Amino acid sequence: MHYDRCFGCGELDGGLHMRSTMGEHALVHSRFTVTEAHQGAPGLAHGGLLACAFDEAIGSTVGNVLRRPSVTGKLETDFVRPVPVGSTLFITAKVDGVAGRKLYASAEGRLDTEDGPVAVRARALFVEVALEHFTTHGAPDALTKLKRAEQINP
Ligand SMILES: CCCCCCCCCCCC(=O)SCCNC(=O)CCNC(=O)[C@H](O)C(C)(C)COP(=O)(O)OP(=O)(O)OC[C@H]1O[C@@H](n2cnc3c(N)ncnc32)[C@H](O)[C@@H]1OP(=O)(O)O
Repeated sequence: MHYDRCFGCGELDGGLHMRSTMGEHALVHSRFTVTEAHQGAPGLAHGGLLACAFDEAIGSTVGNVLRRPSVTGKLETDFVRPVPVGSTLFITAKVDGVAGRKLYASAEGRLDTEDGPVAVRARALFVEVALEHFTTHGAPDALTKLKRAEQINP
């Protein structure tokens, strides 16, 4: 968790409550369990919420692997298999490259087990920002609220 009121990883009622774990080879593993609150079609996950889960998983990866403050500039998703309510996506993400302030990363989500069928793939461009990005555009006390801000190299 990087912020306890983050929709992706925080403790908010109705949030995604995701957690990420650093694995071998700088791969970051996250899980997202689809509940009734995440539906689009009856019994199926809403694609926008799946995109949100991947934004969180990839953002956590970029943050924890590179330790640079950054925000999502672009997020692309491929929805390749329906994701039913009650299923868990096992998401594995990695940093693909760095070009100046541009931080590229990608992820894939497998259904119900680590080696289940791939249901969603995503690629993202994160853009490195100064820490002032968060205080200027967000809350003035944003840096004290970010639990892990001290771990980010400005
Ligand atoms: C331990 C911690 C855990 C931390 C765990 C954290 C998990 C959090 C997960 C959720 C993350 C989010 O939702 S973040 C919230 C959603 N995102 C945002 O609010 C971002 C809003 N957008 C912005 O603030 C801005 O547009 C920026 C910062 C992205 C870029 O503005 P800028 O600083 O003026 O820089 P700019 O020159 O425009 O762009 C820099 C370079 O990136 C390229 N670029 C920028 N946007 C794009 C784009 N959409 N598509 C292609 N390329 C782009 C530009 O062409 C340029 O390339 P070149 O000319 O250099 O080649």
